[in-house]
Parts: sequence; C-alpha cells; structure tokens
Amino acid sequence: MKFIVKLFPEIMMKSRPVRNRFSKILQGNIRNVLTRHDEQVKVILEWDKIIVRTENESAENKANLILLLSSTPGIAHFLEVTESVYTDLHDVYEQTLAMVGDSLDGKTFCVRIKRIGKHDFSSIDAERYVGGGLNQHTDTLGVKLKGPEITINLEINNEKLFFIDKKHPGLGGFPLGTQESVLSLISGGFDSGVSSYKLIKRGSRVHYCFFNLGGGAHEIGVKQVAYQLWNRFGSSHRVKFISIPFEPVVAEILEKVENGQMGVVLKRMMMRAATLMAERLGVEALITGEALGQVSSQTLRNLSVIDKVSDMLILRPLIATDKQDIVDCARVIGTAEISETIPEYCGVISQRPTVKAVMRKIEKQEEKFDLSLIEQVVNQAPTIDIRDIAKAVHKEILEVESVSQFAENEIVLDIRSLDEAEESPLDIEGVTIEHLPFFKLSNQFETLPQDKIYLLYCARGVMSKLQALYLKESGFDNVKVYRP
Ligand SMILES: Nc1ncnc2c1ncn2[C@@H]1O[C@H](COP(=O)(O)OP(=O)(O)OP(=O)(O)O)[C@@H](O)[C@H]1O
Repeated sequence: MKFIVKLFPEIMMKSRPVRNRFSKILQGNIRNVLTRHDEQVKVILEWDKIIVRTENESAENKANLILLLSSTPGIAHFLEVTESVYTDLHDVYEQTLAMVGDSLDGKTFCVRIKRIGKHDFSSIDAERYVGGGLNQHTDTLGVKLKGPEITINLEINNEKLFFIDKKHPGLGGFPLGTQESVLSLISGGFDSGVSSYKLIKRGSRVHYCFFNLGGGAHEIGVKQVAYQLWNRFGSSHRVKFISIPFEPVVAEILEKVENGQMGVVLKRMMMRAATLMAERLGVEALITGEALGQVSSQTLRNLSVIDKVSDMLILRPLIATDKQDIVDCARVIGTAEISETIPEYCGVISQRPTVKAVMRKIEKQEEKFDLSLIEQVVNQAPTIDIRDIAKAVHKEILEVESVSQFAENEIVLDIRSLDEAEESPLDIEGVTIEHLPFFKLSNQFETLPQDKIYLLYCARGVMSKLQALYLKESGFDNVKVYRP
C-alpha cells in the first residue's frame, strides 16, 4: 500500500532551508504517529512530497492510516495509490482497463499520466494510447478533455506503474513542532478545545492547564477533551496536562472581592498562575477560548485589564469567531460530544459581572488578596504526561441522583456562596437546610454527621451536580442533587 503526501501550499512557498526543515519535521511526525499503528510503515521524503509505504495491505490498516494522515497538521492532501510493474504501453492499458473499466459505463472520461524516467513514449503518447483503448472497449460516453465525469490518474515512474485511486483532503496548517510551544487554558467547554486545536494545526505543541474549581468530575471531562485533541491531532509530540487546584483562590475571591469584579479578578488570578506555569514549562504564550462579546464579560475593556496582569503573550485564536462556527468546528474535531457534557459551572462568576473593568478598582480589590496563594497552588499542581490520561479517560463517570422531594433523614445542603444565599435565601417547608459553600465542601463535608443524606443545592443545578459527583468519587454515598 502506498500514499503520496503533498505538503501544505504555505510550506511550499517558503525559502529552501525553511521548507527543508518543515518537510523533515513533517516526515518525522508522520513516521512517529503511523509506526505506532503499523510497524512496517516506511516514510520517505522527496523534494515536493512524502511517500508512505507499507507491506500491511489489510483494509483495517488502510482505514487507520487514512485517518491518521488526514489528522496530521501540515498536509495539503494525500493520494492513495496502487502500485504495480508493466511491460509496455499495451500492458499499461490492460491494467487500467481491469482497474477502472466498469466504472466508465455511461460516463465521459479522460486519462492523465505523469511520467518520470526514460521511456520510448511521451506522457501524451501514453494518455492517447490508454484513453483510446478504453474508449473502444468500454461502454463509455467518450473522451472529454475538459470537465470529464471521470479522470483516471496514472503515474509511470521508471519501470513502475501507479494508479491514483483516491485523493484525501489533509488538515492543512504547519507540521507540529515547527512553531513555538504554548500553554492552553482549557475549561472543557467548546471554546478552549477549539482554540487549542487551532494552535496545534498551526504547528505549536499545546500543553494544557486546567484550573480546578469544581471537583473531580469536572476534571475528568476536561482531561477527556485534552486527550481527544492530543490523540487525534498532536500525538507526534509529548505534552503535559496540569491541573491547578484553584478552590482556595476561589474561596479568597468570594471572601474578599466585590461581586461585580469577581469574574475579572478570577481571570487575572488564572493568568498569574498560568504565567508561572508557562515559565516553568518554557513556553512562549498562553491560549484562551475567549470570543468578543460571547458572554457579557468578554469585552475588550475586560480583556485588556486581564492582559495587564501578565507580561506573557496571551493569544485568543477565537476572538472574532461566531459561536455557531466554534460549535461546528468542535463537532468536526470530535470534542463537542465531551464538551456538551461539561456544564458551565455556576457560583463563582458574579451575578452582575462588570463589563467595563477599571484597572484602579481591580487593583484595589486585589490588594486584599493574598497573592502568595497563587504560587502555592501552582507548586501543588500535579503535572502529568497526557499519555497517562488514557486510562482515566476510559474510567466510567459516576452518576448522581437528582431529586425534587425529600425523605426523612435528608438535609438540603445549600452550597452557594454566602452572597448568593443571602440575596435569594432558600425557603422550603419541612426540611432542614444547612449552608456550606462549595469551595469548602472538599475539606469540610466529612465533618458533617455522616448518618444523614445530603441534597446539594445551587441556583442552576450545575455546581451541585459537579460537587455531588466529586463527593461520590471521594467515597461519600450519602449525596444527591436537589432540583426544585
Ligand atoms: N476552569 C478553567 N480552567 C482553565 N481555563 C479556563 C477555566 N475557565 C475558563 N478558562 C479559560 O478562560 C476562557 C473563557 O472562559 P469563560 O468561562 O469566560 O468563557 P467560555 O466561552 O464559556 O469558555 P469555554 O467554552 O472554553 O469554557 C476559556 O475559554 C478558557 O480558555
């Protein structure tokens, strides 16, 4: 089996040394990814193309290799070819007839032949001979040089004959590793998955940084998104997944920061931590999935106040992309199914977030904040090789029961922040209500009487579900979600 891989046109336009470097990296990436699935694969670099060959002719192997090549950045398209030898032009014609004769019935066609090497016929002679023969001995509607229904592509390369069976589109972009590495802030939603993909496709090795605000269940989902991106598009390079335990930072924000400013302050704290982490990893930029105006707080003013917290380059590949286009892209790259299951968390984001952050005011809020906490959480953050996620990815995600009625021995546990709970207190007859904000749950849930069943409550039912899953995962079976 053989494929001819064509480089992306932007690579072909580069100076000779750059093009050589890019092509060699692409050759290495293809070899790295394909040989993991088929040890017999050989990857040969030629001036304007890369040849991929294997002796393993099975249909399953072919389907696998096609999938892998079509997900490798830097490829414009690739041709699936059948290889044989021939004796003379008549033999070329007979082999072509056997190969494509039946498909010509009732159709117009033309033959295109690319010839390499010394022969006693020209390419045009060969096209005429093969085309003329097919025209006489099939039920075709005849040869049509412009706009035929079928084009038969052959390559005669010295003593070898190649039939081009199919042209597959490539991913485009630059080979992975030709550009500097980046750290993507990934929340598991549609946007940060797609923005990470954009950088992988453009040739950057993308590491992932997740701020854990919502417990283990959220983290499993985010890891799945990152793993899917790496496994499908970036597995030629090793990358890291870092999970920063951000609950203490959230707790500090909820305690010390004015409600409307919380969102911007939270993002600035994330940027501070991500910058520290990026410096440790030696990467050049941070990536986020923000798009202008997609949520009310994603204004240019807010983004600019967020950016000022870090000297590091912050890239937002989706800044001018419509939501529907982002979701469509997430479907194509295979992250949408996982992102759909990851709800936006509630609780931390202010109810009336500022849309016009003022630097002075934000700095004033942050004066009350203990910034050494940022370094502490970064130091505590587990950094794992993304390949180690594979086992966790297949781990079954736990289910949690959702109820709207109460039984005896059950307590409603309001896990909203103090502000939120005070603003719209829960008023339910016949049941005990207790308050324990979500950011204290992981440390304090075990101190509650464990002979009771706790029905976790938050405004949108998202944080409560995540926290209930997290508690279940940690071994507490006495939790359910309360959805009035
Ligand atoms: N918990 C988190 N961990 C890491 N990055 C995050 C986290 N939350 C937000 N981000 C980063 O901030 C960006 C904007 O987040 P926000 O929640 O405001 O918007 P969003 O449009 O819902 O993003 P997404 O669809 O990626 O979740 C995200 O795209 C991501 O890059």
